[in-house]
Amino acid sequence: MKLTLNKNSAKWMQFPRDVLIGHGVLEEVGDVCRDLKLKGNALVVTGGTTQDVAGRRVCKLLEDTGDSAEAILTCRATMEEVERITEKALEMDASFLLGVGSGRSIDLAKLASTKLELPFISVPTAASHDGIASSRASIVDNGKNASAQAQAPIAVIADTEIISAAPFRFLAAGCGDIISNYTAVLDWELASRLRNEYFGEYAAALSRMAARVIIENADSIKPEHETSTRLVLKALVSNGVAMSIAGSSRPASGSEHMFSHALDRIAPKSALHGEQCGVGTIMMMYLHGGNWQEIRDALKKIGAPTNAEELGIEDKYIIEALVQAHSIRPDRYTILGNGLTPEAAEKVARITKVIN
Ligand SMILES: NC(=O)C1=CN([C@@H]2O[C@H](COP(=O)(O)OP(=O)(O)OC[C@H]3O[C@@H](n4cnc5c(N)ncnc54)[C@H](OP(=O)(O)O)[C@@H]3O)[C@@H](O)[C@H]2O)C=CC1
Ligand SMILES: O=C(CO)COP(=O)(O)O
Ligand SMILES: [Zn+2]
Repeated sequence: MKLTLNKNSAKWMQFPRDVLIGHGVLEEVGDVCRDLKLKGNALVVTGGTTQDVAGRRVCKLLEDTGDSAEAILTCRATMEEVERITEKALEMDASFLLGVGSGRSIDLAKLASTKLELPFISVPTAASHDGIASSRASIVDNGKNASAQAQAPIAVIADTEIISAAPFRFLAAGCGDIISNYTAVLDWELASRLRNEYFGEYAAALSRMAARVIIENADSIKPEHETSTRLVLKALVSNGVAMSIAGSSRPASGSEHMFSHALDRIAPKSALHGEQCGVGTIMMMYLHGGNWQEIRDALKKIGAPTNAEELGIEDKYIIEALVQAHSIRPDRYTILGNGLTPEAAEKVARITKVIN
């Protein structure tokens, strides 16, 4: 059966088969492969830092259980990198791939494995984004950010010991990515009313629930706290499920994500995806006429950025990203409509205290 068949259809829902979240679960990578009947040559797609955090260990564990494993280091989430990984997998006759590390490594392994029609295991080293279990990949293609349909990982191995030891900034960013579901769903509802776009009640309810759980637990999300990490990871996995049910990233990506994608293009040095989405959610909730203060308060409690200074991005890029955001994905209707004027963009950023 070809995994590339019909995946854009909302009728075709693909989910991970094994999901392991807990202390020390990395050690079970060999058992997971056995459970899923994966054997042979494994290509471990990892990063410069994350190879030390988990990439090398994964190679060793696979070799201990009789597989052969090679690592390839990633540097940018581009189509050229997908090609390079694909070529390496063909050259070594890989029978499955693992994405070990950040969102970039996971997305690259996801796309390359989809292209190769090989299974793929997601091994996040940070809980910074909801791509860990999703069937979507964000990639730069021809200089533009694109959200591509891909296969879902066949398994997710999220070791809370490793992920809790990562800089807290990553976990806080993951919370921003989940909280952004609120405005993503509002945008989706709007598109359904104004454009008669398909709206998936179930995926939307799941998405809202994940955001609510994070907001309600904002006080207890703390550094080096495995209980916090587990909660956030479950919400991130749930977001992946919501996107698979919807057949698109609609339940988890709306105007706030378009703002973040625009910042990635415009700002000389962007912040983490989830951090930017969190700040975007504050402003888009204001545009929706909703309780933007609740979003801001929750992000503050968690310790995620709520303004330009905390993102490390100059005010002028925030305004420019707001103005350009609607054009990032013209087929996705949101509260941004045909776009904000520079004056309106500055006003929303000032009122919500994103800029001073
Ligand atoms: N597919 C989807 O549905 C989604 C995809 N995304 C995409 O994912 C990416 C964002 O992912 P994100 O992880 O936030 O950022 P990056 O992929 O940019 O990774 C940020 C950095 O974190 C480092 N890192 C990861 N884990 C650790 C750790 N335990 N200790 C120390 N450093 C660590 C990485 O090191 P190293 O250099 O080793 O990689 C990397 O340099 C974007 O490309 C975004 O578009 C985001 C949301 C959803
Ligand atoms: O980041 C995502 C969901 O949180 C994926 O969304 P995009 O479709 O905007 O890449
Ligand atoms: Zn996101």
